Amino acid sequence: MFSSRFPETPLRSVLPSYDYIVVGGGTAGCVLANRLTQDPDVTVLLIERGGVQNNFISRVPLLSSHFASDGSRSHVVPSAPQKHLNGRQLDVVSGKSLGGASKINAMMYTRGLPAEYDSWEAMGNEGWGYRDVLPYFIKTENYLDGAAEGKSPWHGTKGEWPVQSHPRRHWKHTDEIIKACSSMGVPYVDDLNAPDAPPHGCTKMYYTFDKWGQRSSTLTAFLPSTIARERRDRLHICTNTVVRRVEISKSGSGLSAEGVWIASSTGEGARLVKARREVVLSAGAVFSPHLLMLSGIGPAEHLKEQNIIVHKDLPAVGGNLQDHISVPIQFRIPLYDSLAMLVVRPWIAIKLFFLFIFFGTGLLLSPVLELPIFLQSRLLNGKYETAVTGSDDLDNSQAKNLPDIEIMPVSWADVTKHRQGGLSLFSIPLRPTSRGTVRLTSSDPLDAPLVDLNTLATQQDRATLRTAIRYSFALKARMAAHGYPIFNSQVPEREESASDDDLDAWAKTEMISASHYTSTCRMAPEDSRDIPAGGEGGGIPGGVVDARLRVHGVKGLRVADASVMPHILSTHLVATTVAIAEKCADMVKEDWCTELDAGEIEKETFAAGSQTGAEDGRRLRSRISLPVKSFKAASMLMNGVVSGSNDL
Ligand SMILES: Cc1cc2nc3c(=O)[nH]c(=O)nc-3n(C[C@H](O)[C@H](O)[C@H](O)COP(=O)(O)OP(=O)(O)OC[C@H]3O[C@@H](n4cnc5c(N)ncnc54)[C@H](O)[C@@H]3O)c2cc1C
Repeated sequence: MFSSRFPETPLRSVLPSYDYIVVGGGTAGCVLANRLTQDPDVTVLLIERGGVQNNFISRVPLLSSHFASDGSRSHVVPSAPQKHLNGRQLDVVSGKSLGGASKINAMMYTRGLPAEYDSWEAMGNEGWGYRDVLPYFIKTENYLDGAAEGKSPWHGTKGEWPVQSHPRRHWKHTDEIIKACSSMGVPYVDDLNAPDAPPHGCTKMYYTFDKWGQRSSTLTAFLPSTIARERRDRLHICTNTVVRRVEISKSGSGLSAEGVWIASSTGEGARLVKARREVVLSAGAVFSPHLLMLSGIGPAEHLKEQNIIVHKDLPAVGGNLQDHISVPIQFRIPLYDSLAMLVVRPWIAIKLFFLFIFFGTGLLLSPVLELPIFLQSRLLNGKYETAVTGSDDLDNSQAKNLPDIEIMPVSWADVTKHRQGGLSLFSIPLRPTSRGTVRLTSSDPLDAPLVDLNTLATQQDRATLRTAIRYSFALKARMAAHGYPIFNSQVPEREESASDDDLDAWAKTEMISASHYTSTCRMAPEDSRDIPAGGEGGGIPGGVVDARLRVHGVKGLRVADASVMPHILSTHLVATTVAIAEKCADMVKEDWCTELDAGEIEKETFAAGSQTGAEDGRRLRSRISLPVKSFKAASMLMNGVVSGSNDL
């Protein structure tokens, strides 16, 4: 129903030019399309490789994520054979419809801790400290858990994106995990998005569920058909269309993005569409660098090998790829405390389906994960209990305290042949030092890029993963000691007494990607040297975009998606990706308002490095930058900013 009424612009009807072209209608792209067209005088073309997918199943929490879905909303590229995983290839999953990965992710809404963003700023990215990013989290959020009562001023209630915790915990094992964690010195955290949340704890989870408990993607939140229809004369949404490359021109004043070449997803009808102001790439951490390289922006040697004319030698394009990898340890638990009951007792699944359809209730509204555990490995003693040594160990404003391990308990394991229930504890190193690459396999835009995750390349990453797996065993042992019936199912050789080699061997065969790709167009000064070149980690020094998300040395071209994160977050990525898009839209508006005020519409005025936009940005930022402690004031001020920006 939604699909047929959603206004799409066929490829043949796309106009010769628009003010802005947004490439990729995914998580970030939908936000940008909304914000840029708040100005009634602006025209925007949003181009998405996939279609509009908003059927009933794509909104049911338990059935809509990539792992449970039919794959129609996912784009899967096999990784390069992984050197440190015996040559195994991992699935590299990203979004492939309007809403992108926010249509297939696990809907967990986690912002990350202050130290995360303060370290981005310390790396030379002015304006990206926590106090700068917090207002964007507040602006986009519609917090449904009671902020209206003024209890949580760091939450927003006027944004488009509904966020809430689940009204009740479904699984008994969740309560058992909380109990076991507590006895191991890992506290229960009620709001992991609070600015003072501890960096070590098992936490209640928040999700992007709407008020009916259904998935809210950035498509449904920021670009619902009502907005798309209302703005259809100035916002053209062109789906099932692939951007082949950005057209770069060279003039006296340097390089400039003129527009993009687009074609159908089979390559037919190729044509150039011009951008009067800017092109913004929001194609995700795999495809934004792919497009830059196809456009002649990237590591010169690699581009030459692919017979691509080099416009700008930018070595970090496609480099520094980071991901959260994940290794499941699987246990047997009682059938009725696990999703396995839906397979072993199919009539329960049928009953739940009818409960959902007729009453909008039941397990289908549940998330797959109820309670993640975030840990600082350095605080764990030999028994995997917490041993806080210094008074500042739990200070979340210090980068050294960011969690480096996450344990994700998922109420599923492959134990249905035993007609029992299963619980998997996914062990995840959160701050990997291994860095991979996205590279071209040809100059044909339809050929998939080669994605080398370079997983577990460093000794440090392997050691952190082992600690995470051992913590999972210790947690299971504690649950068993408390009387919960939990038994090993698919676990490493020699189980709890596994050696380092046993654990490494297990990781090599069982590891999957958590699909948290970042940093391939990282925000950093062009000559930044904060990442050491080469070495076992595989880092590539330098940045791709500046702190206003402009591609170094190319006018009229920005990147806004998960690829610009200077380094991967110690948490999940979607909330921050939306904040990045939101901040990008503000920076674009700031820059072009200045320009229009000055009566000029020449792109040249906004040369990369031009101070005009940056200064104006600083001025506006100082209006919305907030001391972290005055949350009440922050909230009130943000609400003002929200309504103000609606009037733009
Ligand atoms: C399976 C899965 C589960 C996840 N779970 C969580 C979670 O629970 N919580 C969380 O915080 N994070 C999660 N993440 C991560 C998070 O969702 C993503 O990092 C984030 O949504 C990425 O947003 P993006 O805008 O960078 O890219 P995307 O949302 O992937 O958008 C990119 C868009 O660009 C389009 N595109 C690409 N190339 C072209 C081209 N050449 N022409 C036109 N269009 C193009 C794509 O089709 C896509 O729609 C998950 C990710 C995945 C894949």
